[in-house]
Amino acid sequence: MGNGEQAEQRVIVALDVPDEQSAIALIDQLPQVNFWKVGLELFTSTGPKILEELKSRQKRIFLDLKFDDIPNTVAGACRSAARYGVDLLTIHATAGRDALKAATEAAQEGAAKAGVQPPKLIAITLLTSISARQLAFDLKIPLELPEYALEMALLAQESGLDGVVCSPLEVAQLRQTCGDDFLLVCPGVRPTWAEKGDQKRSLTPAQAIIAGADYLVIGRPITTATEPELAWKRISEELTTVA
Ligand SMILES: O=c1ccn([C@@H]2O[C@H](COP(=O)(O)O)[C@@H](O)[C@H]2O)c(=O)[nH]1
Repeated sequence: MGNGEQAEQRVIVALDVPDEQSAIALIDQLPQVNFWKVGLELFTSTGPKILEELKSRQKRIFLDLKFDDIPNTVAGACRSAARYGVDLLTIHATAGRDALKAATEAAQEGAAKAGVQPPKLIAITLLTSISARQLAFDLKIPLELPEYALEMALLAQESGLDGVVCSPLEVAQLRQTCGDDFLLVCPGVRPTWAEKGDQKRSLTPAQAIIAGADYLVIGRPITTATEPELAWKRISEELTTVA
């Protein structure tokens, strides 16, 4: 999916805004952006209406609702979400093997019933806002962070998922172990000129692509910039160096 594409086509912009009006203003301000991510904030506010808006503009959609529940519940959620005909859909790997398998089957069923292409189902390995220290001391996970991320990715792969969301710092290792056909989608991407904010494990756009990411998810460096078009242009230019 990702590797043959021009580098700037591999940037997914996170539409983390509170309402439909702000979302449409950004989409229209950045016509070059082809792939948008709708997450918890916007989807909770607008529901599926924002997906229709994006589709009417022929945009690709990453529906990032990060499902995490018992198998029956995540399966139901994936079945429903797949009917929207989105390109990517997320579930937490921590939901466990049974939930991941049930979600995979349900997404296929939901899409088939609606007559749309099934989404690529990808699992969150470990949120990019979590540091190694937090993993050990707050979450009490007795593994080194790269090993934990790898275990979550392998669980997702064994359960039939199409790929994972991971930090750019783990991409090279996951690419080597999980192979070229496994989608690696990276948030936590920060150009040198942008603030890190709550992201703890980040690399620059060029570094993340070189490390092996299929897609980069970038939100605030673009969407909260004084001039979002200029921020997009700077990122696109950075990526031409690795295209
Ligand atoms: O591990 C994860 C999983 C998802 N995200 C999402 O990506 C964007 C990043 O936005 P920025 O403004 O560039 O930080 C955001 O929508 C998160 O929900 C993530 O950051 N890390």
